[in-house]
Amino acid sequence: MISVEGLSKSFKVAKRSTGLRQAAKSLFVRDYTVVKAIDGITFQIPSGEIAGYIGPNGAGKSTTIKMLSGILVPDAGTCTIMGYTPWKDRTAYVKHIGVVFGQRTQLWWDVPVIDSFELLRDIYKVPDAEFKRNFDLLVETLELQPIIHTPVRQLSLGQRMRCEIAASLLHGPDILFLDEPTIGLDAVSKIAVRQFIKTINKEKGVTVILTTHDMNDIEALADRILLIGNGSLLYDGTLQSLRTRFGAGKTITIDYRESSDPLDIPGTTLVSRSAERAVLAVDTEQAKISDVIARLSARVELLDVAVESRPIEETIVRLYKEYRI
Ligand SMILES: Nc1ncnc2c1ncn2[C@@H]1O[C@H](COP(=O)(O)OP(=O)(O)OP(=O)(O)O)[C@@H](O)[C@H]1O
Repeated sequence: MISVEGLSKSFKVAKRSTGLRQAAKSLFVRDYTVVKAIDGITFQIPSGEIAGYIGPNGAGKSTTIKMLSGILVPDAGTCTIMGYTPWKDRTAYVKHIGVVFGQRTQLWWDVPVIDSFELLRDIYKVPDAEFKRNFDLLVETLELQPIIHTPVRQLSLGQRMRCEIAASLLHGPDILFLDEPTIGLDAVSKIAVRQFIKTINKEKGVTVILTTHDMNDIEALADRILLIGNGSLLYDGTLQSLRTRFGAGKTITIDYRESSDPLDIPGTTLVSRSAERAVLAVDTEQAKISDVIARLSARVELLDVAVESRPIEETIVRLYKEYRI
């Protein structure tokens, strides 16, 4: 459905001169540096997938999303999405896509949310019956009723993001580009937005390309991860295979009756320890969780045990380190 081949984009940035003399000179002779934002990336995304597009700050994620949504024209390479070249067939293409840039709004600032939605209906020429169906569903599932008549500038960030997501879906697109959709949201709103993305993907088959720095978004949503660094695609695979590659691991937290007996169990590393609580990192390729717990209970009187997967952040940090990005 989405096929990207050798996509590249550079920006020419004017060098800033310091000092009055240099500034005056730069009015006549401009000096430029070239920033290679994207340097020949290739990937395919099948219909119905949720792909997490991740990478550190300045890696080129937003630039890619802008090219894929037809806002920016690349310097080289091809991109075919549902048979369209985004930046060439924009008028026909935009009917099939929804875009949310967490940092920007697509809503009109001073007018009530509902007026923005109606304007979008007219821009996208959405038939009345289809608009009503989508509108009712979005208002209900994103709980927009209490804020639908409020001007956008009076909304909180979380309220505005829910409206942004609704706005991007009013015309019933097949593909949704989400650039940091949960940025700045509180925990409840984050979970609501994630749940909603999951639902439209499962129930409506909407393909989702998601960029985010929140690894919980990735863990909750992405079938697949595309890692970008210094403009190149560095990793393309599932979160599971990434975890396996960097060592499967769990963390055990135990509470016990006060003790100072040693807790050196083979296959584990002691992360922290106090008189009544210890945290151990377990390499699950070397030790079985049940064995570790059995050995621990032989050393101390266990009061509580919690076993968790290692945080996804840890895996991603290792990945960034491996690629030196
Ligand atoms: N309009 C522009 N003019 C000049 N340089 C740009 C422009 N847009 C992006 N860049 C540069 O291109 C590179 C990639 O930027 P981009 O915004 O795509 O990164 P990103 O991965 O989305 O970063 P972040 O996670 O910080 O949002 C950066 O070095 C950035 O400074």
